[in-house]
Amino acid sequence: MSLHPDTTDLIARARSDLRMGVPVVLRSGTAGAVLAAAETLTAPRLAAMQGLSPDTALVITKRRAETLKARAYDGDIARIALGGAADLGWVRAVSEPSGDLETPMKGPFTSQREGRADLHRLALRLNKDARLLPAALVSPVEDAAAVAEANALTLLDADDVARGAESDIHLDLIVSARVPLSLAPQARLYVFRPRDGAEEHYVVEVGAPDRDAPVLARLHSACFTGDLLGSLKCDCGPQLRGALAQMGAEQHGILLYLNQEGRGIGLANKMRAYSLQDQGFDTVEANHRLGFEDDERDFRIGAALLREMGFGAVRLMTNNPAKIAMMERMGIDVVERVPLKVGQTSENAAYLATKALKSGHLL
Ligand SMILES: Nc1nc2c(ncn2[C@@H]2O[C@H](COP(=O)(O)OP(=O)(O)OP(=O)(O)O)[C@@H](O)[C@H]2O)c(=O)[nH]1
Ligand SMILES: [Zn+2]
Repeated sequence: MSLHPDTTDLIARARSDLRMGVPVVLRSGTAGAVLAAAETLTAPRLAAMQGLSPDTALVITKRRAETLKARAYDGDIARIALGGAADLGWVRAVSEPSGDLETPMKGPFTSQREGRADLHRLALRLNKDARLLPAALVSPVEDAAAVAEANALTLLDADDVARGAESDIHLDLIVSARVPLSLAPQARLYVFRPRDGAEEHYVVEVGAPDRDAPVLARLHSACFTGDLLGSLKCDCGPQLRGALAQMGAEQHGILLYLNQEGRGIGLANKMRAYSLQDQGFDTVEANHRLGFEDDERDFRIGAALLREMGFGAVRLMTNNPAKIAMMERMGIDVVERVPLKVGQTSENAAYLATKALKSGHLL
Protein backbone atom coordinates (compact mmCIF):
# COMPACT_ATOMS: atom_id res chain seq x y z
CA MET A 1 0.00 0.00 0.00
CA SER A 2 1.35 3.37 -1.01
CA LEU A 3 1.44 6.32 1.32
CA HIS A 4 1.30 8.66 -1.64
CA PRO A 5 -1.56 11.16 -1.77
CA ASP A 6 -4.05 10.40 -4.54
CA THR A 7 -5.61 12.91 -6.93
CA THR A 8 -8.36 13.92 -4.50
CA ASP A 9 -5.81 14.44 -1.74
CA LEU A 10 -3.64 16.57 -4.01
CA ILE A 11 -6.55 18.77 -5.07
CA ALA A 12 -7.47 19.33 -1.41
CA ARG A 13 -3.83 20.16 -0.69
CA ALA A 14 -3.80 22.58 -3.63
CA ARG A 15 -6.82 24.44 -2.24
CA SER A 16 -5.08 24.94 1.06
CA ASP A 17 -1.80 25.92 -0.68
CA LEU A 18 -3.66 28.62 -2.60
CA ARG A 19 -5.26 29.94 0.58
CA MET A 20 -1.79 30.13 2.14
CA GLY A 21 -0.41 32.01 -0.86
CA VAL A 22 1.64 29.04 -2.10
CA PRO A 23 1.49 28.51 -5.87
CA VAL A 24 0.57 25.12 -7.36
CA VAL A 25 1.48 23.57 -10.69
CA LEU A 26 -0.92 22.14 -13.27
CA ARG A 27 0.50 19.67 -15.75
CA SER A 28 -0.88 18.87 -19.18
CA GLY A 29 1.48 16.58 -21.07
CA THR A 30 4.99 17.79 -20.22
CA ALA A 31 4.08 21.45 -20.21
CA GLY A 32 1.74 23.18 -17.81
CA ALA A 33 1.30 26.30 -15.73
CA VAL A 34 2.13 27.63 -12.30
CA LEU A 35 -0.81 29.34 -10.67
CA ALA A 36 -1.26 31.47 -7.59
CA ALA A 37 -4.32 33.08 -6.05
CA ALA A 38 -4.30 36.83 -6.64
CA GLU A 39 -5.79 37.37 -3.20
CA THR A 40 -2.92 35.74 -1.29
CA LEU A 41 -0.11 36.65 -3.65
CA THR A 42 3.01 38.36 -2.25
CA ALA A 43 5.37 40.71 -4.08
CA PRO A 44 8.30 38.24 -4.12
CA ARG A 45 6.09 35.50 -5.55
CA LEU A 46 4.69 37.86 -8.15
CA ALA A 47 8.24 38.73 -9.24
CA ALA A 48 9.22 35.05 -9.31
CA MET A 49 6.21 34.16 -11.45
CA GLN A 50 6.86 37.03 -13.86
CA GLY A 51 10.35 35.57 -14.21
CA LEU A 52 8.93 32.17 -15.17
CA SER A 53 7.22 33.36 -18.35
CA PRO A 54 6.66 36.57 -20.33
CA ASP A 55 3.12 35.24 -20.91
CA THR A 56 2.22 35.37 -17.23
CA ALA A 57 -1.39 36.56 -17.04
CA LEU A 58 -3.88 37.61 -14.43
CA VAL A 59 -6.96 35.47 -15.06
CA ILE A 60 -10.37 36.78 -14.10
CA THR A 61 -13.92 35.71 -14.89
CA LYS A 62 -15.97 37.26 -17.66
CA ARG A 63 -18.16 38.84 -14.96
CA ARG A 64 -15.19 40.72 -13.51
CA ALA A 65 -13.91 41.53 -17.02
CA GLU A 66 -17.26 43.13 -17.87
CA THR A 67 -16.96 45.46 -14.90
CA LEU A 68 -13.39 46.36 -15.87
CA LYS A 69 -14.28 46.69 -19.57
CA ALA A 70 -11.61 44.13 -20.43
CA ARG A 71 -11.99 41.73 -23.36
CA ALA A 72 -12.85 38.12 -22.53
CA TYR A 73 -11.67 36.27 -25.63
CA ASP A 74 -11.99 32.90 -23.90
CA GLY A 75 -15.74 33.15 -23.32
CA ASP A 76 -16.18 32.69 -19.60
CA ILE A 77 -12.74 33.98 -18.58
CA ALA A 78 -10.25 36.68 -19.55
CA ARG A 79 -6.46 36.43 -19.49
CA ILE A 80 -5.15 39.91 -18.76
CA ALA A 81 -1.54 40.38 -19.82
CA LEU A 82 0.75 41.66 -17.12
CA GLY A 83 2.30 44.82 -18.55
CA GLY A 84 5.79 45.70 -17.38
CA ALA A 85 4.40 48.06 -14.76
CA ALA A 86 2.11 45.49 -13.16
CA ASP A 87 2.83 45.33 -9.45
CA LEU A 88 1.03 43.79 -6.50
CA GLY A 89 -1.20 46.85 -6.15
CA TRP A 90 -2.33 46.45 -9.77
CA VAL A 91 -3.02 42.73 -9.26
CA ARG A 92 -5.11 43.48 -6.17
CA ALA A 93 -7.01 46.32 -7.85
CA VAL A 94 -7.93 44.17 -10.86
CA SER A 95 -8.95 41.25 -8.66
CA GLU A 96 -10.80 43.03 -5.92
CA PRO A 97 -13.58 45.52 -6.68
CA SER A 98 -13.65 47.52 -3.44
CA GLY A 99 -11.74 50.42 -5.05
CA ASP A 100 -13.53 50.33 -8.41
CA LEU A 101 -15.52 53.47 -7.79
CA GLU A 102 -12.69 55.44 -6.21
CA THR A 103 -10.14 54.56 -8.90
CA PRO A 104 -12.19 53.47 -11.91
CA MET A 105 -9.39 53.70 -14.51
CA LYS A 106 -7.32 50.57 -14.08
CA GLY A 107 -6.94 49.92 -17.79
CA PRO A 108 -6.40 49.85 -20.63
CA PHE A 109 -6.19 46.09 -20.40
CA THR A 110 -4.64 43.81 -22.97
CA SER A 111 -6.31 40.42 -23.02
CA GLN A 112 -4.42 37.42 -24.37
CA ARG A 113 -6.17 35.59 -27.18
CA GLU A 114 -3.48 33.20 -28.50
CA GLY A 115 -2.92 29.73 -27.14
CA ARG A 116 -4.86 27.58 -24.77
CA ALA A 117 -6.93 28.78 -21.84
CA ASP A 118 -7.93 25.48 -20.24
CA LEU A 119 -5.35 25.64 -17.46
CA HIS A 120 -6.35 29.23 -16.72
CA ARG A 121 -9.96 28.11 -16.41
CA LEU A 122 -8.98 25.36 -13.98
CA ALA A 123 -7.00 27.92 -11.98
CA LEU A 124 -10.17 29.91 -11.39
CA ARG A 125 -12.10 26.75 -10.51
CA LEU A 126 -9.52 25.93 -7.82
CA ASN A 127 -9.66 29.49 -6.49
CA LYS A 128 -13.44 29.39 -6.20
CA ASP A 129 -13.29 25.99 -4.53
CA ALA A 130 -10.82 27.48 -2.05
CA ARG A 131 -13.41 30.24 -1.36
CA LEU A 132 -10.96 32.86 -2.61
CA LEU A 133 -11.61 35.66 -5.08
CA PRO A 134 -11.86 34.26 -8.61
CA ALA A 135 -8.61 35.81 -9.82
CA ALA A 136 -5.39 33.91 -10.39
CA LEU A 137 -1.91 34.63 -11.65
CA VAL A 138 -0.96 31.99 -14.21
CA SER A 139 2.50 31.43 -15.72
CA PRO A 140 2.84 28.89 -18.53
CA VAL A 141 5.88 26.62 -18.16
CA GLU A 142 7.45 24.06 -20.51
CA ASP A 143 8.35 21.43 -17.94
CA ALA A 144 5.69 21.41 -15.23
CA ALA A 145 7.16 18.55 -13.19
CA ALA A 146 10.61 20.16 -13.10
CA VAL A 147 9.24 23.51 -11.89
CA ALA A 148 7.12 21.77 -9.24
CA GLU A 149 10.06 19.75 -8.00
CA ALA A 150 12.53 22.64 -8.01
CA ASN A 151 10.14 24.73 -5.89
CA ALA A 152 8.56 21.95 -3.79
CA LEU A 153 5.10 22.84 -5.15
CA THR A 154 2.02 20.61 -5.38
CA LEU A 155 1.80 19.13 -8.88
CA LEU A 156 -1.64 18.31 -10.28
CA ASP A 157 -2.63 16.66 -13.50
CA ALA A 158 -4.96 19.06 -15.34
CA ASP A 159 -7.20 16.24 -16.59
CA ASP A 160 -7.60 14.94 -13.04
CA VAL A 161 -8.62 18.39 -11.78
CA ALA A 162 -11.14 18.77 -14.62
CA ARG A 163 -12.56 15.30 -13.90
CA GLY A 164 -12.63 16.00 -10.15
CA ALA A 165 -14.98 18.95 -10.68
CA GLU A 166 -17.44 16.74 -12.55
CA SER A 167 -17.24 13.65 -10.36
CA ASP A 168 -20.00 12.47 -8.06
CA ILE A 169 -20.27 13.83 -4.54
CA HIS A 170 -19.45 11.33 -1.81
CA LEU A 171 -20.41 12.19 1.74
CA ASP A 172 -19.69 9.95 4.70
CA LEU A 173 -21.78 9.99 7.84
CA ILE A 174 -19.34 10.61 10.68
CA VAL A 175 -21.63 10.65 13.70
CA SER A 176 -25.15 11.41 14.83
CA ALA A 177 -26.61 12.17 18.24
CA ARG A 178 -29.81 13.39 19.84
CA VAL A 179 -29.98 17.18 20.27
CA PRO A 180 -33.34 18.32 21.66
CA LEU A 181 -34.15 21.75 20.20
CA SER A 182 -36.50 24.27 21.74
CA LEU A 183 -38.47 24.38 18.47
CA ALA A 184 -38.26 20.63 17.81
CA PRO A 185 -37.49 18.54 20.88
CA GLN A 186 -37.34 15.24 18.97
CA ALA A 187 -34.27 16.21 16.96
CA ARG A 188 -31.09 14.42 16.00
CA LEU A 189 -28.02 15.99 14.39
CA TYR A 190 -25.97 14.15 11.76
CA VAL A 191 -22.52 15.26 10.63
CA PHE A 192 -21.46 14.39 7.08
CA ARG A 193 -17.94 14.79 5.73
CA PRO A 194 -17.27 14.97 1.99
CA ARG A 195 -14.47 12.75 0.70
CA ASP A 196 -12.94 15.65 -1.23
CA GLY A 197 -11.86 17.41 1.95
CA ALA A 198 -14.31 20.31 1.54
CA GLU A 199 -16.59 21.61 4.31
CA GLU A 200 -18.72 19.30 6.42
CA HIS A 201 -22.51 19.55 6.17
CA TYR A 202 -25.12 18.86 8.83
CA VAL A 203 -28.56 17.29 8.84
CA VAL A 204 -31.20 17.82 11.50
CA GLU A 205 -33.77 15.05 11.58
CA VAL A 206 -36.97 15.80 13.46
CA GLY A 207 -38.96 12.79 14.65
CA ALA A 208 -38.64 9.58 12.66
CA PRO A 209 -39.85 10.45 9.15
CA ASP A 210 -41.10 7.62 6.96
CA ARG A 211 -38.49 7.01 4.23
CA ASP A 212 -41.20 5.89 1.80
CA ALA A 213 -43.26 9.10 2.01
CA PRO A 214 -42.38 12.66 0.94
CA VAL A 215 -40.66 14.34 3.86
CA LEU A 216 -41.04 17.97 4.93
CA ALA A 217 -37.59 19.25 4.01
CA ARG A 218 -35.57 22.46 4.13
CA LEU A 219 -32.26 22.96 2.34
CA HIS A 220 -30.74 25.79 4.31
CA SER A 221 -27.52 27.44 3.20
CA ALA A 222 -25.28 28.66 5.99
CA CYS A 223 -25.58 32.34 6.77
CA PHE A 224 -23.35 33.25 9.71
CA THR A 225 -24.67 36.81 9.78
CA GLY A 226 -28.35 35.87 9.59
CA ASP A 227 -28.45 32.51 11.37
CA LEU A 228 -26.21 33.40 14.29
CA LEU A 229 -25.93 37.15 14.56
CA GLY A 230 -29.51 38.07 13.73
CA SER A 231 -28.56 40.26 10.76
CA LEU A 232 -31.45 42.27 9.35
CA LYS A 233 -29.95 42.25 5.83
CA CYS A 234 -31.48 38.90 4.93
CA ASP A 235 -34.24 36.52 6.04
CA CYS A 236 -32.06 33.49 6.82
CA GLY A 237 -32.35 33.42 10.61
CA PRO A 238 -36.17 33.59 10.68
CA GLN A 239 -36.30 31.03 7.83
CA LEU A 240 -34.09 28.62 9.77
CA ARG A 241 -36.16 28.94 12.90
CA GLY A 242 -39.43 28.98 10.94
CA ALA A 243 -38.52 25.69 9.25
CA LEU A 244 -37.55 24.04 12.54
CA ALA A 245 -40.75 25.33 14.17
CA GLN A 246 -42.91 23.83 11.44
CA MET A 247 -41.03 20.53 11.65
CA GLY A 248 -41.48 20.60 15.42
CA ALA A 249 -45.21 21.23 15.01
CA GLU A 250 -45.61 18.42 12.45
CA GLN A 251 -43.23 16.27 14.54
CA HIS A 252 -41.26 15.27 11.50
CA GLY A 253 -38.93 16.78 8.99
CA ILE A 254 -35.41 17.00 7.67
CA LEU A 255 -33.32 20.17 7.66
CA LEU A 256 -30.08 20.18 5.71
CA TYR A 257 -27.66 22.78 7.00
CA LEU A 258 -25.36 23.22 4.02
CA ASN A 259 -22.07 24.98 4.64
CA GLN A 260 -22.39 27.02 1.48
CA GLU A 261 -22.04 30.42 3.08
CA GLY A 262 -22.88 33.38 0.87
CA ARG A 263 -24.53 31.24 -1.83
CA GLY A 264 -21.29 29.30 -2.12
CA ILE A 265 -18.71 32.11 -2.18
CA GLY A 266 -17.65 31.93 1.47
CA LEU A 267 -17.98 34.47 4.26
CA ALA A 268 -15.02 36.66 3.28
CA ASN A 269 -16.39 37.08 -0.24
CA LYS A 270 -19.92 37.62 1.09
CA MET A 271 -18.58 40.45 3.24
CA ARG A 272 -16.86 41.86 0.15
CA ALA A 273 -20.29 41.72 -1.51
CA TYR A 274 -21.87 43.47 1.48
CA SER A 275 -19.24 46.17 1.23
CA LEU A 276 -20.18 46.68 -2.44
CA GLN A 277 -23.83 46.78 -1.39
CA ASP A 278 -22.87 49.67 0.91
CA GLN A 279 -21.63 51.41 -2.26
CA GLY A 280 -25.09 51.01 -3.80
CA PHE A 281 -24.94 47.74 -5.75
CA ASP A 282 -27.62 45.10 -5.23
CA THR A 283 -26.92 41.51 -4.15
CA VAL A 284 -26.64 40.20 -7.73
CA GLU A 285 -24.56 43.11 -9.06
CA ALA A 286 -22.19 42.78 -6.09
CA ASN A 287 -21.56 39.09 -6.87
CA HIS A 288 -20.90 39.92 -10.51
CA ARG A 289 -18.47 42.74 -9.74
CA LEU A 290 -16.52 40.30 -7.58
CA GLY A 291 -16.38 37.92 -10.52
CA PHE A 292 -18.94 35.40 -9.27
CA GLU A 293 -22.20 34.19 -10.73
CA ASP A 294 -25.40 35.07 -8.81
CA ASP A 295 -25.38 31.69 -7.13
CA GLU A 296 -22.28 29.48 -6.88
CA ARG A 297 -23.85 26.73 -4.78
CA ASP A 298 -23.41 23.10 -5.75
CA PHE A 299 -26.91 21.71 -5.34
CA ARG A 300 -25.67 18.14 -5.88
CA ILE A 301 -24.66 18.18 -2.21
CA GLY A 302 -28.22 18.67 -0.97
CA ALA A 303 -29.52 15.90 -3.20
CA ALA A 304 -26.71 13.54 -2.13
CA LEU A 305 -27.43 14.23 1.55
CA LEU A 306 -31.14 13.54 1.11
CA ARG A 307 -30.33 10.25 -0.55
CA GLU A 308 -27.80 9.33 2.16
CA MET A 309 -30.58 9.95 4.70
CA GLY A 310 -32.85 7.61 2.72
CA PHE A 311 -35.22 10.16 1.13
CA GLY A 312 -36.21 10.37 -2.53
CA ALA A 313 -39.24 12.66 -2.28
CA VAL A 314 -39.72 15.95 -0.43
CA ARG A 315 -42.19 18.66 0.46
CA LEU A 316 -39.65 21.40 0.00
CA MET A 317 -39.76 24.53 2.15
CA THR A 318 -38.48 27.24 -0.17
CA ASN A 319 -39.32 30.35 -2.14
CA ASN A 320 -36.58 29.62 -4.68
CA PRO A 321 -37.79 27.87 -7.85
CA ALA A 322 -34.16 27.18 -8.85
CA LYS A 323 -33.80 24.92 -5.79
CA ILE A 324 -36.85 22.94 -6.86
CA ALA A 325 -35.54 22.61 -10.42
CA MET A 326 -32.10 21.52 -9.19
CA MET A 327 -33.55 18.89 -6.86
CA GLU A 328 -35.70 17.51 -9.66
CA ARG A 329 -32.67 17.42 -11.94
CA MET A 330 -30.76 15.50 -9.28
CA GLY A 331 -33.52 12.91 -9.12
CA ILE A 332 -35.27 14.12 -5.95
CA ASP A 333 -39.04 14.25 -6.39
CA VAL A 334 -40.42 17.59 -5.15
CA VAL A 335 -44.08 16.76 -4.61
CA GLU A 336 -44.97 20.10 -3.04
CA ARG A 337 -43.49 23.53 -2.45
CA VAL A 338 -44.08 24.75 1.08
CA PRO A 339 -43.66 28.56 1.16
CA LEU A 340 -41.41 29.96 3.86
CA LYS A 341 -42.27 33.61 4.18
CA VAL A 342 -40.88 34.94 7.41
CA GLY A 343 -38.44 37.60 8.48
CA GLN A 344 -39.31 40.46 6.15
CA THR A 345 -37.88 43.72 7.54
CA SER A 346 -37.44 47.22 6.19
CA GLU A 347 -33.68 46.50 5.99
CA ASN A 348 -34.04 43.40 3.79
CA ALA A 349 -36.97 44.58 1.63
CA ALA A 350 -34.67 45.63 -1.26
CA TYR A 351 -32.65 42.39 -0.98
CA LEU A 352 -35.81 40.26 -1.18
CA ALA A 353 -37.18 42.38 -4.03
CA THR A 354 -33.92 41.89 -5.99
CA LYS A 355 -34.11 38.13 -5.45
CA ALA A 356 -37.67 38.16 -6.75
CA LEU A 357 -36.83 40.36 -9.73
CA LYS A 358 -33.47 38.92 -10.79
CA SER A 359 -33.36 35.39 -9.38
CA GLY A 360 -37.02 34.47 -9.83
CA HIS A 361 -37.82 34.03 -6.13
CA LEU A 362 -41.49 33.77 -5.26
CA LEU A 363 -42.68 36.59 -3.07
N1 LIG B 1 -23.36 36.29 -2.05
C1 LIG B 1 -24.32 36.67 -1.21
N2 LIG B 1 -24.89 35.74 -0.44
C2 LIG B 1 -25.87 36.12 0.38
C3 LIG B 1 -26.32 37.45 0.47
N3 LIG B 1 -27.29 37.51 1.41
C4 LIG B 1 -27.47 36.25 1.84
N4 LIG B 1 -26.61 35.42 1.25
C5 LIG B 1 -26.48 33.97 1.35
O1 LIG B 1 -27.57 33.39 0.66
C6 LIG B 1 -27.83 32.13 1.17
C7 LIG B 1 -29.33 32.05 1.44
O2 LIG B 1 -29.70 30.90 0.98
P1 LIG B 1 -31.13 30.23 1.24
O3 LIG B 1 -31.63 30.52 2.61
O4 LIG B 1 -30.99 28.84 0.79
O5 LIG B 1 -32.07 31.08 0.33
P2 LIG B 1 -32.57 31.03 -1.12
O6 LIG B 1 -31.68 30.43 -2.15
O7 LIG B 1 -32.95 32.45 -1.36
O8 LIG B 1 -33.86 30.14 -1.12
P3 LIG B 1 -35.03 29.94 -0.07
O9 LIG B 1 -34.63 30.58 1.21
O10 LIG B 1 -35.13 28.46 0.01
O11 LIG B 1 -36.23 30.56 -0.65
C8 LIG B 1 -26.98 31.96 2.40
O12 LIG B 1 -25.83 31.18 2.08
C9 LIG B 1 -26.54 33.39 2.72
O13 LIG B 1 -25.28 33.45 3.34
C10 LIG B 1 -25.68 38.42 -0.36
O14 LIG B 1 -26.02 39.59 -0.39
N5 LIG B 1 -24.69 37.96 -1.17
ZN1 LIG C 1 -28.65 35.36 5.30
